[in-house]
Amino acid sequence: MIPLTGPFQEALSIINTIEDNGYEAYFVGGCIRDYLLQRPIGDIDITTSAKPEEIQSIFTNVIPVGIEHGTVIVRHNHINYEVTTFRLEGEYSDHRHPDYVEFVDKIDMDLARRDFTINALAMNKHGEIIDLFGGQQDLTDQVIRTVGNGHERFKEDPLRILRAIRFSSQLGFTLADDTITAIRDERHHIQGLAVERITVEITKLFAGKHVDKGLRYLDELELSPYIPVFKDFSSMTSFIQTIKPVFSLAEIICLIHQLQTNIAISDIVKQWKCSNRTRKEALLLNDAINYYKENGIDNLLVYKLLPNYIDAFGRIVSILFISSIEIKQLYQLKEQLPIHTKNELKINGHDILDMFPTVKKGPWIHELLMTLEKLVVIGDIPNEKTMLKEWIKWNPPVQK
Ligand SMILES: Nc1ccn([C@@H]2O[C@H](COP(=O)(O)OP(=O)(O)OP(=O)(O)O)[C@@H](O)[C@H]2O)c(=O)n1
Repeated sequence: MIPLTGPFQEALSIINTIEDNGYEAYFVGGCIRDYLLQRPIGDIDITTSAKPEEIQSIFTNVIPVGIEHGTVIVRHNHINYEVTTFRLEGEYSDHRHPDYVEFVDKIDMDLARRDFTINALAMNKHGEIIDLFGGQQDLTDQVIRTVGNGHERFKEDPLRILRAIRFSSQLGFTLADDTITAIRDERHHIQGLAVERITVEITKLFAGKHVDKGLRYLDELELSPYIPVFKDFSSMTSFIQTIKPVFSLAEIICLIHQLQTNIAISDIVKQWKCSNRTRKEALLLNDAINYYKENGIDNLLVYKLLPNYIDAFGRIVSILFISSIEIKQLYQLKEQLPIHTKNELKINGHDILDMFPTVKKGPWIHELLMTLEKLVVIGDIPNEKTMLKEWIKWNPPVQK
């Protein structure tokens, strides 16, 4: 029994309310796993004997996100709780942990339908853990093992194959032998998955602390042929040897392109159905890497690198060029720049127009400002109005 604290304490009133209405309710899944591992807890999921409509009638603030899958979101104190009706369909009797004689409750059946023992954990309102499949032991042993028959679990949802790899990357855990066999046998089903679901797992895989371990499994279990982009990526082995943790999806996209230039960034983005934001980030990083290849580190490079891209840039450089650059030095250089944005330039379009009252407005003003911006950044002209005007006088715009 563990004392309910923090987010579980917050969520307790949801469990109480469901129980007061005559249903069973438990905390379940990843939140218990992370709690026992003393990792930060993500979303709190609740499993219950109540049907979605019944939850809708009990609570006022309910979002019907996936009624067909038995899931609704209950909003309480500005926090979302995913409340799912017990998964009861299908056979389950061969999944029992040897220590358990009988399935007594429906929660047992629900747990039997879950992916891995470390996720098939529930907790009641008293903080008592329900662990029918040795999940706590597997947490201690750092093992990822399917609940019962792996072939069945992976056929039910082949995404679980990628989830296994992703958990190994996040937690550094080892895959159980049976689970490995089942992955080898069922891996072709990955092809049928919606790309968006695959991309979510890939993103989490690369952000894992033990990404090298996850990728080694991906390689050893020969999963790449079933994953968009990876199936065309021949540098996977060298990629794995050099990869470091905390890679964002945009970094990975940039890195894959840099390692194998015949895979275009736009192609990766399309195949993985990435967001516009990820595409923009990947292109920006790629521009910075290309600039670095030509010019090394200079003021213009750090000026163009937005502060939140500096670390990412450093990680990519250290992989592509072996020699690692001092991230601290990049930050210092950035701080010492004469200007940090265009707006800090001590001259603007109006000032320029005033200098040339007879010249027609046009794109030349923007071009001139860009030239001045660059000259100030590299330190060729001080950022002072008189000096900037002086420069313009000597280099007047050419009238077309
Ligand atoms: N394909 C899946 C997805 C999820 N689950 C179960 O549903 C729970 C919640 O799933 P999800 O929120 O996707 O994952 P978490 O395990 O909570 O991990 P994280 O939030 O870190 O993604 C899992 O713990 C697992 O018990 C499952 O059995 N099969």
